[in-house]
Amino acid sequence: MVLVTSEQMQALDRRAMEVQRIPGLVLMELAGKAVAEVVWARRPRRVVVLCGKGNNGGDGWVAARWLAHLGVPQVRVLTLADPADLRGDAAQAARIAMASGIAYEVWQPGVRLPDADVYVDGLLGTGASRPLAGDLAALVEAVNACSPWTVAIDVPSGIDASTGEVRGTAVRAQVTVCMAAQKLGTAVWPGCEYAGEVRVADIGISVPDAPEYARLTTPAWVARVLPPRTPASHKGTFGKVGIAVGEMAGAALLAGTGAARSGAGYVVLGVPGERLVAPYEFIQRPLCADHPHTLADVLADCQALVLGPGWGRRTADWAVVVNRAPQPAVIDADALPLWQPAAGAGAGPRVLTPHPKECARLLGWPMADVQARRLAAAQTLARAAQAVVVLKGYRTIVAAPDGRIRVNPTGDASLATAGSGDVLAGVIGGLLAQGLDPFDAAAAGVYLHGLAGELAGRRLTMAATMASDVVQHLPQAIAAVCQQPPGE
Ligand SMILES: NC(=O)C1=CN([C@@H]2O[C@H](COP(=O)(O)OP(=O)(O)OC[C@H]3O[C@@H](n4cnc5c(N)ncnc54)[C@H](O)[C@@H]3O)[C@@H](O)[C@H]2O)[C@@H](O)CC1
Ligand SMILES: [K+]
Repeated sequence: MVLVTSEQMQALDRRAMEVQRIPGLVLMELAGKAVAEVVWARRPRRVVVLCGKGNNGGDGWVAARWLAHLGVPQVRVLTLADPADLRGDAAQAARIAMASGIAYEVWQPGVRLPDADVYVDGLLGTGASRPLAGDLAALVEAVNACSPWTVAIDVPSGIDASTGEVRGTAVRAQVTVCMAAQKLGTAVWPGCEYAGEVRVADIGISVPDAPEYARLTTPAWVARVLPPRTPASHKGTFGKVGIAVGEMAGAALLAGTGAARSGAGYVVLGVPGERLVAPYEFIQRPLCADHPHTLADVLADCQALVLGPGWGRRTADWAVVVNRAPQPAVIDADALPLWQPAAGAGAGPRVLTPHPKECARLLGWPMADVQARRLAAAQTLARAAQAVVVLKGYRTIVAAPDGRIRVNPTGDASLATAGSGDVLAGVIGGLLAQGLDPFDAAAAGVYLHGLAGELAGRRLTMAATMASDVVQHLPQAIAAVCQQPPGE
């Protein structure tokens, strides 16, 4: 599903008005009506609509009029600007609302907010240009403190519609009604937490399926990119995943089961010490003094590699595989600091899977900045590392160096357990071995892993779920996705 930035939405708005000749007031009417319908579904008795100075406020004026028309007994507009000072479509919308008998007052700082069952936030939309400060910030905090249920128009005021960053402070909504397309900032954390449930209102603006837009990964898209299993398929069709076993062999085994459960034909382990107690299906190849083979040798016939899980200090001589191996590879955990794109001439594509702390270390940013600006962090690292980056955490972001972005909607606190990252690395490795494009493998892997975590948590409780339970629920996750008709 397409996610748009403010600039992209503004371009779509302009095209609708200038090329299609749809008057702005018509779009505003449809936008305000859509918001009113969402609010009306709760049958509130008292609604306060907060209207800013721009078109987001114009949508608010229309919503207020529709709410009164639908039957809400008490609708009040609290406006930041005297209606006489409004311009363009917003001025027109306010005039129509006032002529229809909508009561309004101009908001005065410090004055107590009226009681209501629902607040509608039409303060700022895609035109917000600076952080909230002063009286406006105080108003937003007062709304958050007093509103029992808040509906945001297009984007919660204070959330950057393009990035999801909180600019100063922001409205905490239960529902956000996005016009024409979901705003990217309502999909990524922390913006998604302020937006609550997101509904997209069709206001007659067509949104093309263009490659420059970010996407929210859907099960239909995952179903489309997973490789088909035809009757003539054999284990060679689905590739070998090579995994280097480090000091903590459990991490490699979790990655291996993740790879096998995501459809890889074989799992090959490069094992430096004693033979492991591993699933019967895994192939173990020794890496010790008696066997003069390097890690690169023993994994040479694999179609994809998983490097890093559980390596510990056993890394120095493996940096060459991280930087030179010609196969596509997932670079996780202890292998992350070894990746040097400049040293990687001849290296296959790389998928880096940092959690926020690892991302902060790689970027040299404070950890708080990575979490506050997750989209910028993932994009910056993808460009610097010339690799696909999976920035883990709530609403994992997948960023490619060419600018592609996917936001993942699955996953919950069931995944907050040791080893779940190893499983993810394995799942992505398994999809790479089956020939998926690295960006697609990363996004589909993150989706399936998150869904498996949710399914495990539902059965076993989030608290009791372990990483091996996530692996065991991968089949159910794949089955759920494959029931979808393939699509976007
Ligand atoms: N054709 C269109 O452009 C449509 C726009 N629509 C609505 O219009 C919105 C965009 O409208 P606008 O571009 O007028 O912008 P906004 O209504 O988001 O805000 C612009 C106004 O807010 C002020 N402002 C910006 N940041 C501020 C801050 N931090 N503190 C205080 N004031 C600040 C600006 O000076 C300007 O007066 C969309 O989000 C959507 O809700 C919809 O009606 C559909 C059609
Ligand atoms: K808003």
